[in-house]
Amino acid sequence: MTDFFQNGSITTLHNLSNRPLDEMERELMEFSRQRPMSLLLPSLYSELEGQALPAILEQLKQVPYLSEIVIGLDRADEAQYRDALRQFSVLPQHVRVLWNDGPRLRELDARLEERGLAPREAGKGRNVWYCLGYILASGRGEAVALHDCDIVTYNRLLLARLFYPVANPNFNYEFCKGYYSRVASGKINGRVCRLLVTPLIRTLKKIYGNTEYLDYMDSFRYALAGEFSFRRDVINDLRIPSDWGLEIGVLSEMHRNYSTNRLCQVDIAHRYDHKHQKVSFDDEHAGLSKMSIDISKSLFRKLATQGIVFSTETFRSIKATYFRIALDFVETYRNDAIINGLTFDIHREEQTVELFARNLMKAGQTFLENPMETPFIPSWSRITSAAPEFLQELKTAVETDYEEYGS
Ligand SMILES: O=C(O)[C@H](O)COP(=O)(O)O
Repeated sequence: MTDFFQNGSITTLHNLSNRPLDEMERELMEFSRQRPMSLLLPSLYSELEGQALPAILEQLKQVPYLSEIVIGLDRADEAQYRDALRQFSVLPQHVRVLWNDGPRLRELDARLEERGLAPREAGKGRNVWYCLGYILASGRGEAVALHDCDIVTYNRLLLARLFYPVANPNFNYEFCKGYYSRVASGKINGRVCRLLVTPLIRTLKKIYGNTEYLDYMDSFRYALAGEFSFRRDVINDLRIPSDWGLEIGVLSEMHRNYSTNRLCQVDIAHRYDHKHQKVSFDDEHAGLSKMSIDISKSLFRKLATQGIVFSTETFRSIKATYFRIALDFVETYRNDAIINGLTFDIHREEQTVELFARNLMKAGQTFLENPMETPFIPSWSRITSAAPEFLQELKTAVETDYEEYGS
């Protein structure tokens, strides 16, 4: 349980009472009559071989209020797709698996490519984008939620709390972001959120003032959470970045498309743990290092659309200001760890901050060299306007794959 403080410009829905799961699920059952619910799971085949996803499926089996579960499956050959269908068939809900590497979906992708409309990078953004298209085409869900498949602390309460704000017909929210405590195994995790996102937003506020956008971004208690929910109509005008800017990019899109009283965040878990990637000190194209570059670029691009002019000098002062602020945060986190009896590796934290500071310059340089380059995949309303038949074809391709390989 937490305090009830409201920070920033969006509503925060806290966990003030540890409400029992069965009570929440009963309510969600009621809501589902008016607002049927779709769950979207972006997944890699390799996640089915790990521990987290099979345990998530055990939990999902028991969820009574879902109209459909749409899984986007990446990096799977035919045998693996068949195996995935077999493993997901334990779910009693209406389940469809998008075989993104299969010939049917590849062919559809090639058709978009010819018209310059296809996602340019493979990855989670592309996977989520195709699943959203399928959810639009299927029309089964009115409220949609999405979560990662590497959560090792998953339970049904997390899902119920994630859906609730957009499923309750008495609430007026279009979009809801999940947040949680990323403390596990005796330490504070969430390295990119803690050491890059928050200090960078505070840096930009210090340099450019408390703009409405920066204030909004600073309101999110876990801006990088891969868990969010929204009403189906949000999908039409959403432009999804295909790189690691996905989570930040979606928040920026919500700011562009809706007023803040239609947006909220919800406490979904006391404890959250997932698969930890390496920082990747030697390779900027991998791990948290790549993530930090993509996220910084996405924030710079967004500020540029608001009239902020960048130069090498401004990026130098952003880097210097960030470095100071981030080191102050390291001390704050250290003290928070100590009072809570958690372990804390100051050297590792400061090394990570040094890397992120260098990466800010790299992100800035890339932005200056190519300011028009955006990783955004076109919105579904643009696709529908350019190719009115596409959504139906996507749905047919997914159904045909299911019939051909599912038996
Ligand atoms: O949310 C984050 O900051 C990144 O996903 C890294 O998270 P981790 O430090 O918990 O692995």
